[in-house]
Amino acid sequence: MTLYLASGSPRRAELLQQIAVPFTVLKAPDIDETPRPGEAPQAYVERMAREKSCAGERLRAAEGLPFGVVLGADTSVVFEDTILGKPQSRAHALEMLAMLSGNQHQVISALALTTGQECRIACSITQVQFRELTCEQMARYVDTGEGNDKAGGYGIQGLGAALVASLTGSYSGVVGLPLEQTVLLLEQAGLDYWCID
Ligand SMILES: Cc1cn([C@H]2C[C@H](O)[C@@H](COP(=O)(O)OP(=O)(O)OP(=O)(O)O)O2)c(=O)[nH]c1=O
Repeated sequence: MTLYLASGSPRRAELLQQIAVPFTVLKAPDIDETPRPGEAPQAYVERMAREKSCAGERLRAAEGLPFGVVLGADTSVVFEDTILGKPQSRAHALEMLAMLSGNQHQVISALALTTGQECRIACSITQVQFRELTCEQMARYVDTGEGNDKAGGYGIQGLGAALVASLTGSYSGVVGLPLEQTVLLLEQAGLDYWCID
């Protein structure tokens, strides 16, 4: 059965490649990513993953591609119950780093796998402790542009690693696709390619 990745994120494609699962990338799903009033962060991230997966399934059908399973994912940085998405401007990026500096936050990543009528969801929550950063360090990091397309305005897989003091949870989850849960969901769907030699 074909696995489709409904994502425009190059990180998600690289992480799937890491576990040697063959897949086809669908165009990035175009969905409204506005949180609902009062929506809890985990519920929001899971809803986003489900909507991306469902949008991917509709796209697959519309393009006449063979039936398969469609994987969608979403990642948000959460600080004190506030969802931090991607920075909208330089000032916003600096504001987010100032919130994260010296503090602990959560990175929530959800996965949704749509098979026909069924949609399975999995979620990973990682605690990330940031170092205490000076204003100059934050400005220098923001000016690299690395965090522009990333939740919370940083990328742990790049120079952003220098901002992090410690992490408890899933490194791949922080990067955008928790491989621990991905493997389980794929196995449940009968896609356990990784163990075939
Ligand atoms: C915290 C963090 C996030 N990110 C990325 C993962 C996600 O790609 C992005 C969060 O935005 P998302 O909306 O989850 O994903 P996306 O818009 O990049 O891709 P798509 O919706 O098409 O699947 O932030 C990192 O790459 N490194 C990090 O350390």
